[in-house]
Amino acid sequence: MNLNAIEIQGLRKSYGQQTVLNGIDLIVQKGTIHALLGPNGAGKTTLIHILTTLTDADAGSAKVAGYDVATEQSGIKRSISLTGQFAAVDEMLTSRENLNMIGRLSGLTAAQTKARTAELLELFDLSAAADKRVKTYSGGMRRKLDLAISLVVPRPILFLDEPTTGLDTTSRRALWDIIVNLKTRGITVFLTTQYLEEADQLADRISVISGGNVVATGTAEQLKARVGGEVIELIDEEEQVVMSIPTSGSLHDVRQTLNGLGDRIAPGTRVTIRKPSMDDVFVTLTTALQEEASV
Ligand SMILES: Nc1ncnc2c1ncn2[C@@H]1O[C@H](COP(=O)(O)OP(=O)(O)OP(=O)(O)O)[C@@H](O)[C@H]1O
Repeated sequence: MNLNAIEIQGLRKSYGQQTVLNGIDLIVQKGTIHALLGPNGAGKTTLIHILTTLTDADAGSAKVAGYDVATEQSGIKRSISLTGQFAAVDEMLTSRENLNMIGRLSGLTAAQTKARTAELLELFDLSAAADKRVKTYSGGMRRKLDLAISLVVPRPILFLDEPTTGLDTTSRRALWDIIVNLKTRGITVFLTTQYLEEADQLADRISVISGGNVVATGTAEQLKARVGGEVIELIDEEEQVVMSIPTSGSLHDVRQTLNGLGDRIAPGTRVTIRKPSMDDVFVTLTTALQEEASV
């Protein structure tokens, strides 16, 4: 039995002279939440488009739910749901009407559609607003509806392209709860995000994409361990972090690091030592890459 929901090998894609994906290798296990973390323009959407058969790759191979993206597209379409960065709902309809329409278009009977719509409205906490036109909804409510629409007919693999971009903290956390809930129902979730905290909170495994390559994959803890055991932080009198330096955390290393700074430390600076964050991971990995590129 294949335990992988997604298998990618040497995937490449260019637009004209611009290489966007430069040989991506990646495996996503069934029943997990996998985050693809990268800055603007890193190629996250391009990769999602290839995996969901919206765009062809130039080279390499990828399988989704065991189906080849190049030759078995109908198998993939039957196995996935996709929610994009921009909510694709009919604003003139209510959320109940939107969900009903998708249910009927997907081949559910009227009774099945009614039951599924009620279940999704409940799950997404949209029941109270179910009969209001979507154009009166907040961004967070629209995003929830967009996600609900992609789940009318549940499929084993859900692709979410930056699901919480532009949402406030409360809506973002509500969506995170829903995404985790989907995993408990056995759905594999592959999501892209620019938010380190989102990857940290949600994902079983995280792949960092930069410069067209996956520069690291692992659990949040494994990635943080790559930065070092601890981070020394220098904080100025205005409580601004002026420097973050990875360290093993041993007394010897901490002392050596601080001695090495010499008189670059302004009077009044405070020193704290903390565990690495995903921000540290990201900065460390992408800086290492830039340094390699400039050698
Ligand atoms: N159809 C296209 N034609 C030409 N260039 C494209 C096309 N689609 C994407 N690109 C370019 O490929 C690069 C990667 O874009 P992509 O949307 O995949 O990145 P992303 O990581 O999803 O970024 P964001 O976080 O901003 O959505 C960008 O420089 C973009 O301009």
